[in-house]
Amino acid sequence: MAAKGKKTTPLMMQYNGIKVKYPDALLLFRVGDFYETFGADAEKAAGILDIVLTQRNNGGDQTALAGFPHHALNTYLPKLVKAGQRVAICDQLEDPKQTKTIVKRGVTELVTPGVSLSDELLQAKANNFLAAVHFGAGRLGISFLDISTGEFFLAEGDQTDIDKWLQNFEPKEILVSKKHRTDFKEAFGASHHCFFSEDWIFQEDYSRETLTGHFNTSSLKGFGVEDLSMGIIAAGAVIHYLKETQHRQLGHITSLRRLSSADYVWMDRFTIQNLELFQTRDQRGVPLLNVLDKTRSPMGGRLLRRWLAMPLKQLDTIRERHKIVGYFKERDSLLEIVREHLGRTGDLERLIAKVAAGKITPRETVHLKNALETLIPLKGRISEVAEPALARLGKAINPCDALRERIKAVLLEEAPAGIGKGDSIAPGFSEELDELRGLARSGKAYLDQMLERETKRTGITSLKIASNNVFGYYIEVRNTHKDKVPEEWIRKQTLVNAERYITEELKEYEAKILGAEERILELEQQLFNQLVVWMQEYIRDVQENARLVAQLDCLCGFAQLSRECDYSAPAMTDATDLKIIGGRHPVIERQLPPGEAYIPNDLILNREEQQLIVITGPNMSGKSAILRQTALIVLLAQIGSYVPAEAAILGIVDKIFTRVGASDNISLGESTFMVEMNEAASILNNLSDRSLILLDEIGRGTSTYDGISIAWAIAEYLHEHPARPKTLFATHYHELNEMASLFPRVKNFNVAVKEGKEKVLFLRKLEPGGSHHSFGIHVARMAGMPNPVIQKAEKILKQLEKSHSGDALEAPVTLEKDEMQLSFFQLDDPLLEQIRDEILHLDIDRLTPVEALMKLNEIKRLLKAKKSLGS
Ligand SMILES: Nc1ncnc2c1ncn2[C@@H]1O[C@H](COP(=O)(O)OP(=O)(O)OP(=O)(O)O)[C@@H](O)[C@H]1O
Repeated sequence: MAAKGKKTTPLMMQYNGIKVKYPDALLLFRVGDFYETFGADAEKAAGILDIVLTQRNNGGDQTALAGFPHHALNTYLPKLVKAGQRVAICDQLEDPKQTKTIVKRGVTELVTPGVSLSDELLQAKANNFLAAVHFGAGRLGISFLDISTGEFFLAEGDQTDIDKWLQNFEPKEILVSKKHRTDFKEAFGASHHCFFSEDWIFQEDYSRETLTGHFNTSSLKGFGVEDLSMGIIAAGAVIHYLKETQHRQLGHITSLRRLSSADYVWMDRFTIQNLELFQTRDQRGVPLLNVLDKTRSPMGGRLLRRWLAMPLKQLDTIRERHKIVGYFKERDSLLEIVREHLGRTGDLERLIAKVAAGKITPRETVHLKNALETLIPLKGRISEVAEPALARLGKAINPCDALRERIKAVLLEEAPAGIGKGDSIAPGFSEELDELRGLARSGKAYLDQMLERETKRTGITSLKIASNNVFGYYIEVRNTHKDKVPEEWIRKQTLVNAERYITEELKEYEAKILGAEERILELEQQLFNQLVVWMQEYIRDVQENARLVAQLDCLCGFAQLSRECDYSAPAMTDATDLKIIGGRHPVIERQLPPGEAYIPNDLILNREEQQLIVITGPNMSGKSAILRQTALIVLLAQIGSYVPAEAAILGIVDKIFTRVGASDNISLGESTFMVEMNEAASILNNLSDRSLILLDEIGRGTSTYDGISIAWAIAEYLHEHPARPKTLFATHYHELNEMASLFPRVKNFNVAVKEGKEKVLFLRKLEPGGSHHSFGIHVARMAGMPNPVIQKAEKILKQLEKSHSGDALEAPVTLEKDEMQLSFFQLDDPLLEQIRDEILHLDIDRLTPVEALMKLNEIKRLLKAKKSLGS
């Protein structure tokens, strides 16, 4: 940093020595009451934090400098981390008063987007996961850890599995080995926040050693993950990273859970996005989670997110959840009381994590105690109920009596947010502390006594005792009484009207008070630290309570939701049928303008008679709503919630696929249609007999005939597939209605509309039968398209419909020349001959509709080629 020949100051030498160890972090360097940044870090910090950038004269060299007061760390640190910075906090490791040379400094914490315990950086109702992805031979491993809660998971799988887990857990930071930097980007895109670690960290032996070392076990068998080598490598990398970032107090990471795709409903990233579970495409939209979330505690909020991302497949567990929801739903006063208690449990999980890390404050410790206290009435309310699953949950709650009592004995109820910011330790806990406090606080009375005595002794009536920073306690005598001052008083200051003196007695008194205060601080810190260490014994118990509270909170939330929004209990079965009576869309029904009611619809899907429903209807009629509400009802049921329907009998679904025909989701430079086909292909390769497939206008991304052909072929494939997956197919192509007459399990439905002369009235009712045309022109009119355009469109449509009404192949589209300038070839054109030949050779009776469409497409291509040659 310093120019040649110029001397770097000792402070900057120390800084440089530390900075080289953290080259990719922004270093906050504590100097006195400030955190300073230098050089490029200072430029970055000034930009992000909007603080002044100055120059420091570093031994004749100019170095950029930007800093902020140390007490503002909680304000500035989150801003830096949110801006994607890794921030190394370098503190003074000794008291500057105690050293004559330069004070010792070192990095005490490296805060990164995925590793944070700070409340300012965390969202109460969302986890803050750090992930690691390991690329093994043919298989990938992944691990997630939230240091703020202690939750730790691992999984293995192929690229699609890992992509799905990334989607579900939304990690804030992902560790990848340097050599797989490109692989990661190719597989999962560039939108994730990654940190590329040294390759050697991603090794099985090293990871196993790191993990067994952390858990203090001889193997990982107890966690049921022993055989997942790729996952173990990822998990080991995560723990390594925590240590590297100076997070060594990890006592709250007490277990490692295996995630298995087979346990949960499979939903890939397109499905999670299309169903708008957590986010909507449109900023103004409302995701399902927001409608669903009636939880009262942060733990409940976080668990709900996870439940929604990972719906269950085990019938028993789902039914158990429904029973608890039902129990609360029928007892509104119980529900209200329990939810009130839940609201007072605070964030048990994150508080206990802070105990492990030694970062809890006295005030938070009292909060922890109070949170545990609310568990007593909560447990009391539900332990004895007649619903066994709920009673079991209640009995498992453990209000940790000894822990609470200890905190109560050690800390004052009004303990402050930090030692030294007021009294923390309760009176009566430490005799020594009580004595010291007595001494420090009896000061006023002592001084009053002294004043009275000295006034009497000297006869000076206007004596005053006070103190200042320069020479501590003094006695002040007005000039009129100057001659009465005793000899032994030492004069310290002369003012206009008075003199100030100190005495031996005052000096002694002062030393005693100051000593007492210092010792009080020391003792408070020591006693509090002892308490925190002692509390670490209870980490597992409190974590278990947090887990139970979270579950109870989610289930009470479901009960509350079902009361507020009139949901009903679904009957869950082992069969594969779905029967929904009066189903509604949980989000749209909450967004309708006042006075407008959501129109419920019935829907039956089964593998025997009604496996694939083709839903036609005009734009905006409600096709997509029906598709999505079907998936959402299934999903809600399988996370344990009641459902927005009059009644529902639901066979367990194992995979939900939704695909929306290309709109504007072009990514990775592929054509929209290509994206659409890729997405569709992954369904066709992964479906099962319990899958639910929703296809919304598949084929829309290409020309009409291509589109129809592809849509038809996909639908036919799904129908013919031995798994017979239940499928809803919304389409504008009313041509697909023809499938119902050819395939026994394909049924046509349409969303009813009433056609007026110029307008369409949306009835939003799903009714059997196809529709004959798609009312795009009506929608164009509704959208305010100019009249001439509408009229022209109607005219063209009529022509097209006329030409398609007979045998489409014998009556190619012909429009009058003045209508559309399509007539670009002569009647004796060889191309026309070729087409005529093709058609005459067709055996119409044996031609399948798909073949016909393909043929048509081929002809179209010929015509197109001709057109481009001619133009
Ligand atoms: N059952 C219903 N009751 C009340 N309003 C509804 C219902 N279904 C849909 N809507 C309203 O109609 C709007 C359009 O519905 P949806 O997007 O499902 O239509 P669509 O037929 O899929 O349209 P497009 O073909 O243009 O994609 C919804 O945003 C909603 O406001």
